[in-house]
Amino acid sequence: MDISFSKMHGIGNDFVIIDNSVNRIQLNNNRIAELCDRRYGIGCDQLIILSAPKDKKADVYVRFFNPGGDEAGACGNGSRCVTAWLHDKFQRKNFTLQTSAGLLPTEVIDAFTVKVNMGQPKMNWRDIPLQRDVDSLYLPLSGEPAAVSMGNPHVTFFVEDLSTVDPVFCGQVLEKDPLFPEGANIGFVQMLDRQNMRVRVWERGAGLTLACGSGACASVVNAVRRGLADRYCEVRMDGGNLIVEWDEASNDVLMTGPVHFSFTGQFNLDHYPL
Ligand SMILES: N[C@@H](CCC[C@H](N)C(=O)O)C(=O)O
Repeated sequence: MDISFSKMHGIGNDFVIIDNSVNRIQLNNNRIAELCDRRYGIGCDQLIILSAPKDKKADVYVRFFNPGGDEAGACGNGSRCVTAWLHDKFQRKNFTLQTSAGLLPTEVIDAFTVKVNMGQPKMNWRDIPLQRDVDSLYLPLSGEPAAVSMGNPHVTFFVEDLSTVDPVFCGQVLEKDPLFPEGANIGFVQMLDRQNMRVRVWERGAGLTLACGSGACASVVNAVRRGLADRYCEVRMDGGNLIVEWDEASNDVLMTGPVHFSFTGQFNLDHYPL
């Protein structure tokens, strides 16, 4: 059976998007891993599966899978790409995505720019989740990082000079620290001034990516909580820049940035056995 897919990216964070209301593909960890593999499959940081929403207020139900097969509650860049995909199909500007982290309103600003409302950050240890009741603003780990959930768990290290940090070396160990029962995305942030920061993220289940949207949001939230940043920031990552605003009135985190269609294609499901 041939399955259609779209390949997209948001500042280098890349995705394979499959419309499962049409395809009805069954998934398990092996199949996800092979589809995401850059040599054996199509290749991407996350596989995104779209299907009919269960909530009437939503336009689509969106599930995000890391290359290892684990499902992630949130994916900021993926949500922006799905919005551009919907815009291409329905020629509308506003959508509501149903994700396991809740309903996310999104808006197409122009053909290459999408804004997503990532919802309210969660700082309580049970919500992130952390393994025990500790102060999420200063975790009891070397470097005292901060933690927050943007629908998925994020840990933020504030460093003086990002060029002295090896995110691969540190990230792969910290992702699995016992303090994070569901693992964590590990971000490293260098503040440039109160409205600009450099960020690199080791993504849980995916490794070092060129950009991480939820990681950008977590970086701004944690920087504001620490008194290091204003609520409106430009976040500079290896693949490009995002604008993140933590709205004071609603407590919602809004993220705006570029999206790109790379190509569409088909793969034969028989070559990817369950
Ligand atoms: N690339 C994403 C985050 C994807 C999920 C993450 N690896 C996790 O496991 O939580 C983004 O843009 O937010």
